[in-house]
Amino acid sequence: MLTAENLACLRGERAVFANLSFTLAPGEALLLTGANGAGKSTLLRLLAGLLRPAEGTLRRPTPLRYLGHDDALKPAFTATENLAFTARLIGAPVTAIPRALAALNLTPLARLPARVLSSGQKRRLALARFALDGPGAAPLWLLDEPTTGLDAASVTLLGPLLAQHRTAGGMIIAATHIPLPLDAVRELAL
Ligand SMILES: Nc1ncnc2c1ncn2[C@@H]1O[C@H](COP(=O)(O)OP(=O)(O)OP(=O)(O)O)[C@@H](O)[C@H]1O
Repeated sequence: MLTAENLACLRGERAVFANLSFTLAPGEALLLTGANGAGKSTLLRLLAGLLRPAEGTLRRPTPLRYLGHDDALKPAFTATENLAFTARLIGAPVTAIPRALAALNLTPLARLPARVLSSGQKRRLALARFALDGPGAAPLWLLDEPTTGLDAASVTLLGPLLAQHRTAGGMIIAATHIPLPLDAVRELAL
């Protein structure tokens, strides 16, 4: 269970949001929506533990996985090596790498250095990290505009990955400007 009570966050001394409360139960998904600058990325960073709330309390499950705007890939590493790096960090087996590549339709690109991938391919590689440990292994996924740069077919590919995570009891909080392939999703308008 994730519980946020009366959260407030300041950035540069300005209140981005205040009195923000919500809960999320296992298997649930929450979309953060709102205009540019509304505070979606700020809330995700706060939930990820990268920012501290100025007020309020937050209880969230761990471990969690966070994808920001930046793909955070190592440009000289191949797609496989990038996933191997993450697998070591999170304790996933190397045998999960081919499955993660396949989940985002990256198998033909496995040996290319990340620097030569297109922006949509880089985003898919960043998302492939979420397929490294089994669905639900990290209970909370925080996704900041996960579909940026993705073509329609790639957005569709995300559907099963997100659904399997929720079926296994995982939770998803995603900031987005476009509809995501998620069923029965709640919305938090900022
Ligand atoms: N480091 C910072 N210092 C000062 N203000 C900041 C800082 N980072 C963000 N802000 C401000 O906080 C507000 C919320 O920004 P945030 O990135 O969370 O918005 P967002 O809803 O994710 O927007 P977008 O849809 O454009 O991605 C904005 O007004 C932004 O200018």
